[in-house]
Amino acid sequence: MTETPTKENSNQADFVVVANRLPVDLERTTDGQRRWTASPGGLVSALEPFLRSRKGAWVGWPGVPDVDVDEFDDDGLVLHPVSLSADEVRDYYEGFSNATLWPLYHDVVERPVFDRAWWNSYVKVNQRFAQASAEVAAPGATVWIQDYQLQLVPAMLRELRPDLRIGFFLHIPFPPVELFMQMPWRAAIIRGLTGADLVGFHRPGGAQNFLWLCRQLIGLESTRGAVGVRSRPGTMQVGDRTVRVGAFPISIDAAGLDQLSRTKGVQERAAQLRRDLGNPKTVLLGVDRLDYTKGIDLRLQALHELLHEGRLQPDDVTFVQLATPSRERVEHYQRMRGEIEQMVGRINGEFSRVGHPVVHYLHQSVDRTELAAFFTAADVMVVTPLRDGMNLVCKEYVATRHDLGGALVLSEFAGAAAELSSAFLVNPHDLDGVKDALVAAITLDPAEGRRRMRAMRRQVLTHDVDRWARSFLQALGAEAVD
Ligand SMILES: O=P(O)(O)OC[C@H]1O[C@H](O[C@H]2O[C@H](CO)[C@@H](O)[C@H](O)[C@H]2O)[C@H](O)[C@@H](O)[C@@H]1O
Ligand SMILES: O=c1ccn([C@@H]2O[C@H](COP(=O)(O)OP(=O)(O)O)[C@@H](O)[C@H]2O)c(=O)[nH]1
Repeated sequence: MTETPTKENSNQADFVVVANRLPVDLERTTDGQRRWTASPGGLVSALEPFLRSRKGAWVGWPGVPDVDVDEFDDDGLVLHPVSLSADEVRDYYEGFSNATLWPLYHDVVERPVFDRAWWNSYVKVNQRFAQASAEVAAPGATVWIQDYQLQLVPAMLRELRPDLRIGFFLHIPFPPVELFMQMPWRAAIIRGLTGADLVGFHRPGGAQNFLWLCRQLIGLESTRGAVGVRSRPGTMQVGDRTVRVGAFPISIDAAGLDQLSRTKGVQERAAQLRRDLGNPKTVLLGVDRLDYTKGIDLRLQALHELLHEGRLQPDDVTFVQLATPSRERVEHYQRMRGEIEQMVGRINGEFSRVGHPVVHYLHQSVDRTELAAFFTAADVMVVTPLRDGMNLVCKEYVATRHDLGGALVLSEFAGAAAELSSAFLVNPHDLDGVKDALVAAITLDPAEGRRRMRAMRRQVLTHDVDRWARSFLQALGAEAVD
């Protein structure tokens, strides 16, 4: 029998989040100084405000190779950096996480690379995260492991610390079983995940795929009934433990964003942005990490054809694309960036006038307040991923539109589509459908637009990130049911 450990040091925490990245990235400035900046992506935007309100600990990588940073307190949140060497960043992060798992889990829209050295690095780094988490967690603590980079950590951590309550949540889609079966290390990944007490996905389909794989690959007897949203989790017996498997769609700090968007500062900045864009009739907006799953190329192609066909007039529309730099050393990303920038150049070359580019392309990241101003300024938000776990950006857009203005064009293949059925839903592979939806959104009758936006706001404001986290932690047994 294993003994329950006693608290070794006062810095051990009762609630620990473990994610590939810390919520802040270490940056080396050109003058050799270091500074911390906000980390990119939806995982951090969603979890950071939640965890800050709980005074927990966060275990993660500081975002640059070969730095050893001591644990530190960031405004009440204790951060425990896990160091990665340059080779590990190449093999574990850029390689196995982002050139194997990422494309495999996103419908193989790019071909996944299966490389044994990358897998070995993934195993080694997952072991390091498990070790760090075991040191940080207080006896009997709840440890919540996040995302595809750390799928082996649940079983590794359970081995080190059987006293812990362990949850795992996958932020990206869990693929159809036929695709998952391509993975050479498929059984090891499934075994790694079953180390958790609760394995969570955005959508019931992901949970069901996982339950099937547990039966087929490692012979577990799992339930076969339909998994519900925040209800009817699947279960299976792993030794003497019952593992639960459920669907918990993530969300945003909707009330906070709603409040922010009502401030004078954001309203004035939004008006300024429209003036700076030359007061066009219609502002279209895209906001994404520069990732091939996001379908940025498709929306540019749709715009190009609509301008060509004369269905849109270059003097009437301005398209703003904010593209946050992402995974810049991975080949798929480098190729896609080149293609997108070529398309932007082509559209502007053919349709812009001096001082009035049709497409404004910003390869930059902006902060939350500036983003709220962009959302407020946009008549049509264009979100066209080929596949996306959730997509928080579309929910953020809805949360800022307290004026009930604006329209959302949204891919059916974003997790958010299941909740935002009043958007203009499109199949991003059907270019004519995307073009028609863009025109419909641009020419939308205002009363119909308000009806759609009201319905979407009701959903987003009542299903916020706090509800997501509470429903997951309640299912894990780490929080009382309200
Ligand atoms: O850490 P990076 O490699 O720079 O990537 C940023 C994050 O991208 C992914 O975000 C996902 O999580 C969102 C919140 O659940 C979800 O809305 C979105 O659909 C996903 O793509 C990734 O899953 C994170 O681990 C990364 O940190
Ligand atoms: O310039 C930017 C662009 C995006 N975001 C944030 O990045 C997150 C993107 O999350 P999403 O789920 O849409 O996609 P992911 O990048 O995680 O795949 C959202 O919270 C955005 O508000 C940001 O802070 N600044």
